[in-house]
Amino acid sequence: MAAPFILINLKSYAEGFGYNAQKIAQVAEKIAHENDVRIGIAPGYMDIHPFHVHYSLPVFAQHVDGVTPGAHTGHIVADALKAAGATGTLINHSERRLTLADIEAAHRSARNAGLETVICTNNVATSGAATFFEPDYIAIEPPELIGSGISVSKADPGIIEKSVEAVHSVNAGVKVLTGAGISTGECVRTALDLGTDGVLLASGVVKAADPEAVLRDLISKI
Ligand SMILES: O=C[C@H](O)COP(=O)(O)O
Repeated sequence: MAAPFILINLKSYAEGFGYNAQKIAQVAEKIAHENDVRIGIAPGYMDIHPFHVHYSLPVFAQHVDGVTPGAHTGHIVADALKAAGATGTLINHSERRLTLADIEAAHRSARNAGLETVICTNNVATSGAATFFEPDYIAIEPPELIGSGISVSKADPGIIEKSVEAVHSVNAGVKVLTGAGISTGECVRTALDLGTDGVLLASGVVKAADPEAVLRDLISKI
């Protein structure tokens, strides 16, 4: 099995900007190099290029629009993300929801630009449906648990198991991430035991007083 993937979304938290964001990227890079784990980071758009230049981590955008380069204003274009150094993108995060048609277009743009794709979903049905687009990952995140500090691994393991089933019944090659309230090594262990390939998390790391300690704990039971 490939190394588990820990994807840290910095969202728009104040703690995820500037110097703090760099500290998180630095410790993430160090921990990924020392261990058999893949750690990626999804900073604000303005940090994509600097992170690409300074760190050897996979750098994800938090969103991409389903447009091709041309006369669009204020859009996030997949080719521009790629040119800035992004290696992948989230699509349809709960805090940046899209219609089904928009998900398809965003996914197609990201793929055409050569970006790795993580489509976020809110329940079992959408997990199965989004798998038809053949993303690299589906990230299942019950919205009510996002940012709650209550781990989906503990609060709703059923949704993880059923999502893995739904995704793999459509395409066994699509990997699954567990998201919402993940903050400890135990949450990660449970997510892996339930058949997923890693976790998508934010507040547990970004808002922590000591992000390095949290990251070390997160990977401690892999
Ligand atoms: O993108 C990350 C997810 O929305 C999870 O956020 P959280 O770890 O703060 O619950």
